[in-house]
Amino acid sequence: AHGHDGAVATTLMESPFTVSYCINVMLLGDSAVGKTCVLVRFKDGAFLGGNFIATVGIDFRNKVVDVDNLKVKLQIWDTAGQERFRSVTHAYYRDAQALLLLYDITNKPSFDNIRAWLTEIHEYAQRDVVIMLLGNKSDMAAERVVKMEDGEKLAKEYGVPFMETSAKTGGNVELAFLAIAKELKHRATQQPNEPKFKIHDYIESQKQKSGCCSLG
Ligand SMILES: Nc1nc2c(ncn2[C@@H]2O[C@H](COP(=O)(O)OP(=O)(O)OP(=O)(O)O)[C@@H](O)[C@H]2O)c(=O)[nH]1
Repeated sequence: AHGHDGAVATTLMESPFTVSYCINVMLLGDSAVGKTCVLVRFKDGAFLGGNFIATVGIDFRNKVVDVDNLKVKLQIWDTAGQERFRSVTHAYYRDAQALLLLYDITNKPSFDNIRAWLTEIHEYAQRDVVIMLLGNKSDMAAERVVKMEDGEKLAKEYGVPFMETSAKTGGNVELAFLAIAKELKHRATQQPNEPKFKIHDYIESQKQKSGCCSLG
């Protein structure tokens, strides 16, 4: 139950106690920035160290989270960053309600390519898609080549939320997915008199400035 003519989130089930929503989230960014690792950290609470195995085409994992006492199912699509898989992944963009766009803070080209990723997103994704920029591998302070301020500046230019994450320590990983879930759940259930959910404010109030600690 997804896609649904571009609806923000699809109601799966209603009972007096629970309403559940299904949200499609896609992970994008250059190869080796850590998309699979961020997803595995969120899903299983573990870090995939060791040899790098590039994703082939596209893969997905589900996770159910609680948002204001409602169950929200995130269906998360992990795409291959390698150029040769681009035509495969483009086909999935329009089914995504949210996109997590990653770069690696120790890899300058992966940051420089973010503008090209955003151009692709504007070409293939839904107009109202929620985009979040993530600077991953924040635990690798000694190898850092992209300043946190540069990530913040770029995100501001495009009007998208930003945070640095670490799949290794878990820093901000859960927050990134939870903020997306909250935003889309609010969009789906918004009452006329209800104040709008402010994703930027929420993230600023919750985020950890370094990848030093896990949210648990
Ligand atoms: N130190 C550190 N290493 C990381 C982090 N995230 C990923 N890595 C490492 O970076 C490499 C690439 O991670 P992946 O998650 O496979 O990268 P990807 O973006 O999914 O790559 P593609 O599938 O080719 O698009 C692996 O060797 C990981 O162990 C992180 O937050 N910190």
